[in-house]
This record gives sequence, C-alpha cells and structure tokens, in this order.
Amino acid sequence: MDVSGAGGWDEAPWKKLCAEELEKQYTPSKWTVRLGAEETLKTFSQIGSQATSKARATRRSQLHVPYGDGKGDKIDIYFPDVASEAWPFLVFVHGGYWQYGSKDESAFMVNPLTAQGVAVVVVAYDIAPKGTLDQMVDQVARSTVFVQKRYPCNEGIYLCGHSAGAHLAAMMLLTNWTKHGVTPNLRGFLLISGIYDLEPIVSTSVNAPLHMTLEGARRNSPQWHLEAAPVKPADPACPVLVIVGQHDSPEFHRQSREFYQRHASSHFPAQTLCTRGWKASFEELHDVDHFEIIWNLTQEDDVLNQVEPWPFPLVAAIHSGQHGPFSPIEFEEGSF
Ligand SMILES: N[C@@H](CC(=O)c1ccccc1NC=O)C(=O)O
Repeated sequence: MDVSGAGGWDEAPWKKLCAEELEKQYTPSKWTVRLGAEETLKTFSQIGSQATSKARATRRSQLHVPYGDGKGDKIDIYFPDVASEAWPFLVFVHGGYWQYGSKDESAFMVNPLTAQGVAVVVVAYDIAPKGTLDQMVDQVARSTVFVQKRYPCNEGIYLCGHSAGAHLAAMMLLTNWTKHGVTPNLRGFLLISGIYDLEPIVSTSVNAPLHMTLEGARRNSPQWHLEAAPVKPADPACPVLVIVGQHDSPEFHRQSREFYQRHASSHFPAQTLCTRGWKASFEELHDVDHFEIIWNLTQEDDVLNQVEPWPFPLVAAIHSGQHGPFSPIEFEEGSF
C-alpha cells in the first residue's frame, strides 16, 4: 500500500510520461483540431476582448468594483434588465494558467446570460508573478463573499471557472467560510476544462512564474483534499458539473474524470464529490477544444450558432435543481 500521499497515487499515470510529453499534455493549444495553436490563442483573446467590449457597451454594469483593499481585488458586475437584486449570479473565474488573462477580456457569457435574467460577475485576481496560488484562492473566496454580502437576496451564486479558473473555483468547495463571516449562497459549480491535481505541472514550464513547491501544489490541489471538504447536506444538493472538451488533452480528461470520481485504483477509501454530498456529474462536451468550450459561450445570442443552446439549459437546470441535458453519472459506493 502506498502511504506516500493523501490519495495513494504511486501509480499515477502522468509519472510515466517523459518531460516532453508531460509538457505537451499540459499545453492545451497543442490539442486543437480546427485552428493551429497560435491562431487559436489569438482568436481566444480576440473573442474575449470583443465580448467584453460588447457587454460593457450594451449591458448595465459596474466595473472595477473593489472586493477588498488590494489593488487587484476587483470585479466587474453585469446586470440583467429586470430591476431587482434577487437575480441568480454567475461568478466567472477566468483561466490562463494563473499567469495570464484578465477580467477585461473574459466577459464571454455576459450578453447571453444577462439576457436570461442572470447577473454575471467577472473576477480579477493577481496573476503570477505578482500573486501566489494561495493568494489567488483567497481572492476568489473574498470576491464570492463580497457578492453574497452586497446581494444578500441573490437567488443563488453559481461559480464557473475555466481551466486554471476552474481550479480556483473548485478550491471553493473546500473553503471554510467561517472566517469570512458569511457563507455564500452557493447553488452550483461549473468546472470547465480544469486542473484539480497540480502536482503534474510542478515540473513543467507552467510552474516557472508560479514557483510552486510540491508541498504548495498539494496544498492547492482540490483533488487531494476532498476528505476535508465540508459535508454538504444532501438537500438542497449543490450541483457540481465537471466538464471537459472532447479535444482537451488526455491528461485534462483524466484530471476531470478523477476529480469527479476518484481514480479506480486508489487503495484508500475513496472520498468523492458525491460521497461528500455534492450532486456531482461529469460531461465531455462533444467536438470542442479547450478554448472553443469557452468562446462558444459568447454565441448564444447568435441564432445561427444555436445548435445546442449551452449554457442556458445548464444554468436554468442547475437553478431548478435538475441537470437538463447532462446525465449525472452516479457514484456507486464500493465500486473500487
Ligand atoms: N500556454 C497555453 C495557454 C493556456 O493554457 C490557456 C490560455 C488561455 C486560457 C486558459 C489557458 N489554460 C489554463 O488556464 C497553451 O499554449 O495552450
């Protein structure tokens, strides 16, 4: 029996990869199928910037609202037309491997969601090298608490993160809210193409500006701390949707699958999101890569692109306690 770590990961598949392959597995742009790597990254940034300009020009908003005293403690809030403060809130945490990206180019889903009556908050946090992972996790917690305190009548806060942002959002599953003085009314998590075990990236170029030690990586890996997650009462269940794109790399697929349902060969009594009382489900989104999975969210008000109107059914479904088009794969106790 492996006793080297919290989860018994001695046979972790990524440990068998050579440095070059590991680097490739954790470079999402190397796995795109429609555009080349560089063009994809450029398009991603352009679509994010355009969506943000459009949101700021066409939606009622409050920009650069401070949620704390730090210079980088800022959120943008975009409002639906309905005059109320009892909206559902989608809080979006952008990705960029904790070292690039900003709220100012990340308002992807604002126009379609505000049109559906959902207020959207786009969170800024101090990316590396200014910020450390511990600080970023704290910033996302404080921004969520700020939304709760400012809008106590909210109809639920849905935390949505992409890639590194999904990691930061997932860390909120483990947060002890007591020290923040208020428990946010969290009603759902949308974790899109995330990384939940940071250990594999410690030896990749991703870690250059992050300076994560192995210990820091484990401390900030939600995968390693599910045991510590507060046990949620089954009712009302809080849906956690773990989503990965078909054209994400095999390692990204593994990360999402194992976060949803722990690795089958783990020797230890497995704690999963489901056994901790979260209503978790896992979905692989068809024919999208790591970037399209997010930039498609801008397109929902374009009728031509409404093949599957995602994420409205998703948000609507989690708001009403159902999973819409997503079929939750129930965890079977004792299956490994
Ligand atoms: N350097 C990475 C870029 C990347 O990972 C990324 C880019 C934009 C938004 C999220 C990303 N990944 C994780 O946070 C790549 O080439 O794929």
